[in-house]
Amino acid sequence: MNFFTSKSKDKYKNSDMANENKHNNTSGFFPMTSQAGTPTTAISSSSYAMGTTSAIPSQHVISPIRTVNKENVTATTTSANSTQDSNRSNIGRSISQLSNNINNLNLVQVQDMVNEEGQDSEGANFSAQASGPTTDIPRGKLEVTIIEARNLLTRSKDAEPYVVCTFESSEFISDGPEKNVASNENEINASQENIDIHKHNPLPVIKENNKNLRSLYTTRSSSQLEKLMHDNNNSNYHKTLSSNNQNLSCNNNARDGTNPIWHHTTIFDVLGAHSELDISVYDSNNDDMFLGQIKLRPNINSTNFAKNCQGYTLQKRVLDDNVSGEILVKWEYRSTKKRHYGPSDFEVLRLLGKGTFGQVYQVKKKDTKRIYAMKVLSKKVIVKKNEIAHTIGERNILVHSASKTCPFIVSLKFSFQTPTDLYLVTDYMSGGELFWHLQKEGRFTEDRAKFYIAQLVLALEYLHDNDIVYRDLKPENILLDANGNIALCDFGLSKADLKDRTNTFCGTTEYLAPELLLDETGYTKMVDFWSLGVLIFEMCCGWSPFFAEDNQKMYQKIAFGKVKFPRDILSPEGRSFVKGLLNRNPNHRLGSIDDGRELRAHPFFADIEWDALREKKIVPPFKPHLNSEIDTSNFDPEFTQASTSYMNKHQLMAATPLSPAMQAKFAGFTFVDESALDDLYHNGYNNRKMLQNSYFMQPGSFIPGDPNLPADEDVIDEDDGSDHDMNHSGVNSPSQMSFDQHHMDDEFGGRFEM
Ligand SMILES: Nc1ncnc2c1ncn2[C@@H]1O[C@H](COP(=O)(O)OP(=O)(O)OP(=O)(O)O)[C@@H](O)[C@H]1O
Repeated sequence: MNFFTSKSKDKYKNSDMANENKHNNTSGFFPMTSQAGTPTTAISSSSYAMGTTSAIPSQHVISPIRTVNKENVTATTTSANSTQDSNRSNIGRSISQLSNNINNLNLVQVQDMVNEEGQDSEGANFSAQASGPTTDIPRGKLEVTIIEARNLLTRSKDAEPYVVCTFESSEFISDGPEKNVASNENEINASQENIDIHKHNPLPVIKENNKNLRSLYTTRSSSQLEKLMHDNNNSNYHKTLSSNNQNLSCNNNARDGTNPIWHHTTIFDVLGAHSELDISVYDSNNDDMFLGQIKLRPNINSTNFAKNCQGYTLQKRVLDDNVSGEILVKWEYRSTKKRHYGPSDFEVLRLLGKGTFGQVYQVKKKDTKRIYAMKVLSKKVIVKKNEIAHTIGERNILVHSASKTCPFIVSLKFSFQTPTDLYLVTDYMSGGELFWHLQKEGRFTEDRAKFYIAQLVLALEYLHDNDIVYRDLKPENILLDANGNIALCDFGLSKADLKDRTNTFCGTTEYLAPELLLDETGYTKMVDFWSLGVLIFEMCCGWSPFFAEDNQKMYQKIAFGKVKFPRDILSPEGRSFVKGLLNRNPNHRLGSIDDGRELRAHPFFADIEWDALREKKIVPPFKPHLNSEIDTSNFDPEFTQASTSYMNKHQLMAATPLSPAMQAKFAGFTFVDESALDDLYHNGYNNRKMLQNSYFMQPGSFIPGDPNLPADEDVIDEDDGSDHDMNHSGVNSPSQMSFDQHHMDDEFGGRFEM
């Protein structure tokens, strides 16, 4: 057992939206930008839907190095990370070097910005013209096939390379390589059917729509890449094929972990423009060792249909990475007209977690088979707990975060409602809660904690810059993606449009800032930085600095207790950083002058490259092990082993819809279009007025005292053992470690001045 055997307790969600939203803009919104990727929606009689998308900065575009364009067939060789790698040596790679690569590696792109007819599953016709934009923001499906790689730099021949493919923060985790590579002549002949040579172009064109495509790749040599390269230099069809035959057997023999064939296909929902496809290769047989990465941006703007098949040189993430080889990737985009989504578009797979108002399920979108997390909130429960405005606020913050593409906030993809429930569909974060990992490992190294905290600083800075206070920072609300980067979820307690102060008492006890308990004039966004201080202490030391079984004791500790640092756990910079955050005076707290920027400038982060971190180019210190994209092994089995028929039960229980008057209060949950934001503000305001009588714990009623007075050293005696009732744990128990004077070399009363 350790300290993290149970989740943080005593979350307070006290609605006082009237109190919180006396200011004119009660919307919970910050100003919209005109950036691509703004949310849109559609309404149906039974459910309402919207989609959001993430706009990626234009500097991410991968520039083809060389393009030969004839009659819509383009051949390029691309170094996928050439314009964006934080690793300056990669950025600095010259065009001539890359041209050399072309000659040396002979990677060939066969791209067809199609002038052909097609139809999507909804029956929409695709124009034969690649021009002819249908919408400003692409909406559709992007099918990606990871075909093969070669010359991977693996630790051993028994490598089991797999890929994590991310698009608009949705993740696909592939299986390992194919075991059997076809090698008989019939299949080779069959594959010949699938190869076409454009009459006016020396390059082979792959018939993308041909169902036999898979056999084409399977039966060609282990190196489809090599063949494409070869084909580039040989316009003769038969020569190409005979070359295939010649090489086949030897290449099949060479098919091992360093030259995997995958042919794994996935479909992403496209909800915005300029989105980047990130493909990272790992070895599941060698501790998920990183084997290389490419980033590319499918050219899906202003087109109904586009496709591409191309080989890329695998790239490093950082200078130290040892990476080699190439990867062959095919994608195909089709626009869709569908805008209406509802529960029936999703198949419930597993329960992931339960919250105050409903449940979060792992779901599969039926058309694309994409995996998402779907939060189902019961309207009845929300009404009963007077949480309508907070719930709408949560959705609004997610909508706008998605449109602004903050990388460390879970990305909302769809939201809709039925007469009984509200639904928020976000990208599934397969790495699970940070809480889960902390619980398993007891504590993290300072470097690992620093990585998570640094990403959190960027997320909080983004929220604060947009006048949002998060108010519920804790390991349960920090999720990991498949690569090990964090994503903040659960904005149920967040408040938007906070220009100055608010005084709603809410949060989770261990993480409550002292001014929230003590200061009757209210509190500011600085409460989030206090929670961040608690969090980093907890991550590094293995226990919460103010924990007590009893709430009142916990309040007292927060207000007046000393924080004791175990020896040798935190570096002097780390300790100074925690002290800066756990300053009881919010006006002197680290961040009070320049918010997140001030935190980022602290010596604790001296070795963090912020731009690279923001672009997720820093290698996460830990990669969650995952077997597939539906893997839920990083979630609590208490939930994941529960029957999902619970979902149906839940729906039955909640089957009686609310009265029309009550339903009207959820109008704000349905996002009609951007011009309707104003209406939403007004609806929200009315709702909040109706909530004026809701329960509210007056601030300052918890603990007597002035938050700006020095901590009273007598209130809590950390060493008398009486307040160690948090010790329901083992190895990292505070009674064994944290309060043993021999292991203490510092204590801190909270009056640290910057
Ligand atoms: N996008 C996601 N991917 C994976 N898991 C998720 C996702 N969103 C939520 N979860 C899981 O569901 C849990 C509950 O989610 P969330 O905190 O948003 O719900 P909640 O109802 O607001 O809970 P609470 O009342 O505790 O705040 C999370 O802690 C996490 O385990």
